[in-house]
Amino acid sequence: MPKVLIADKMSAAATQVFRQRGVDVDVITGLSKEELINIIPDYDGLAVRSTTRPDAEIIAAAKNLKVIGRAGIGVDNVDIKSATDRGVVVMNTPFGNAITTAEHAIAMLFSAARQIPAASARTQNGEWPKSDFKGVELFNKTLGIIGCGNIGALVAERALGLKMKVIAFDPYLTKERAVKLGVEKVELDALFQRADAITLHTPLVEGTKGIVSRERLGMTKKGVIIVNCARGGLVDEEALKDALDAGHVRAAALDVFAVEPAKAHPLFGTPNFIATPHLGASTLEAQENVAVQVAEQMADYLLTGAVSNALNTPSISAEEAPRLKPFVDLADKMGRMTGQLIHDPIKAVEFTYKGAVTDLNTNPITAAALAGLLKAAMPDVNMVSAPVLAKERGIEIKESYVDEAERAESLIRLAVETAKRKFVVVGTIYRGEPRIVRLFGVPMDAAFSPNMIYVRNADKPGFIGELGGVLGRNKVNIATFSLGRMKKDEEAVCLVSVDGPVPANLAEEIRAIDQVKIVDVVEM
Ligand SMILES: NC(=O)C1=CN([C@@H]2O[C@H](COP(=O)(O)OP(=O)(O)OC[C@H]3O[C@@H](n4cnc5c(N)ncnc54)[C@H](O)[C@@H]3O)[C@@H](O)[C@H]2O)C=CC1
Ligand SMILES: O=C(O)C(=O)COP(=O)(O)O
Repeated sequence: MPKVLIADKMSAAATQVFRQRGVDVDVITGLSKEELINIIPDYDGLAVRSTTRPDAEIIAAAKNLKVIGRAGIGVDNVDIKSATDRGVVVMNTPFGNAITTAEHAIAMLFSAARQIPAASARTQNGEWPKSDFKGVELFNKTLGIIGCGNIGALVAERALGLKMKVIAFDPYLTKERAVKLGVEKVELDALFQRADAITLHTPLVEGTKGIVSRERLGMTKKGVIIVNCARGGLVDEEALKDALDAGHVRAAALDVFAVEPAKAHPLFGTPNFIATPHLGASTLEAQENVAVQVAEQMADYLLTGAVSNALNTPSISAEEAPRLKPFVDLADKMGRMTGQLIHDPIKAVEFTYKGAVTDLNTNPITAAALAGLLKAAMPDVNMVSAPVLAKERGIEIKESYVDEAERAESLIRLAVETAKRKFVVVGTIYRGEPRIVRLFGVPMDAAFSPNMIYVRNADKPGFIGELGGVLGRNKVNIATFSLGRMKKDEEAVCLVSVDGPVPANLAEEIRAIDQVKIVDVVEM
């Protein structure tokens, strides 16, 4: 039974879903990094929010880890590169807390416009400070949205409902989508110049780091309101403090900080400054949504191989997963066999899919074959890491599709090119079993078995007898024997499955047979 660790506070619904689905689950929150490193080898899955930060060291220690699930949107706390390199799927729940976060941004906007937290605190302090608080209306004001994705669009909808004018900067926002949302797409500087209030809804990436900079704050209208419910590093906090102190920025409301938890901060205590402790996603509804969703996605992956909302591997639906499985197994075996036959760096890999398999999503099949292929050199590679590792090694990957099958329902042709030669294997599924139907152009019908010997020999009489003699003397029993040749009197290809591991010296003895050119031992 797969085992998952929930390492951050999460709705109990996650635990329930895991257990109902047959996944063992431990909930241990508040672990130090060292404590997590000590226990993580026991787990197949790790479920987190934003507190736990699975970095390269934690992921390296996680020998059995297959999936990290983020019950929420932002995955900046997860080292996705390390996870990918180690074949760990990283998934998030991209919609479950979006409405809640948009509502928090609107709440922060009103709080800033009317100074509700300070007014509340002083009223409860017995001051009745009625004349100290004069707010501004949001009606007819211009809201500048930086990042108009899921949450930005939800904020836009709500702001339009408040009869605000909405302008948005987002390099990936199309004109059509802007029209549909009812927002005006503008350039970044124009947004800073025109907005009465600015709200941020981008991830923290190179292009957005410090996007609310000192220089851009200088472009804003006097009296602007700044709201950040996205990520801390988007705002230059020092410049914001100066602009608040100078009275240029009317009010600022931050839910997120460059360093969290922010327990002491130069902005704390600044007049017209509002802070919440990263509460954007913290509602009953959102937490239930993301907990259920992350547990379902992780359980699906661990139990069936279905992948949804992964950031580092293609999606596989629950319906597709069982249909893909035999082809993924076939591709893995074809890749692993070929990987043991080539002894030079791979330059290019070409996949041709024929027949019924072309109706399926072939990305996972390609990824499985690549993983198999790279396994001889990189034992830890898997379907998640293989495409990235292949790309990093400059391996060119091509895929093509032919609608009709040649001689079986579905065929997969894998052609691997090295500096010296091209290796071609064609496989199929026959009665649910993976089979090799062609090897280096030679037709055959061979099953994959745990121990195989591959021989390339001159097509001359006497070879089979000699080979049988060598195997017999070494007490190696032949299970199946497949032999074929390209042309009479030229080269032949022979694939022998044997019972049990091949003795160390056997390849040498076979190589000594007159007709033999190449011998490789293949283990599956
Ligand atoms: N405070 C909280 O508790 C929560 C914070 N968040 C954060 O909110 C942010 C947005 O989330 P979603 O809307 O779901 O993400 P999303 O991916 O749907 O939208 C992000 C948008 O930012 C845009 N973008 C990327 N680079 C940009 C740039 N250089 N300038 C302007 N726009 C750029 C993208 O095109 C995209 O449309 C994320 O960082 C997420 O972590 C999400 C949920 C809760
Ligand atoms: O979903 C997100 O991106 C969030 O920032 C929410 O963070 P949290 O799960 O509340 O720690």
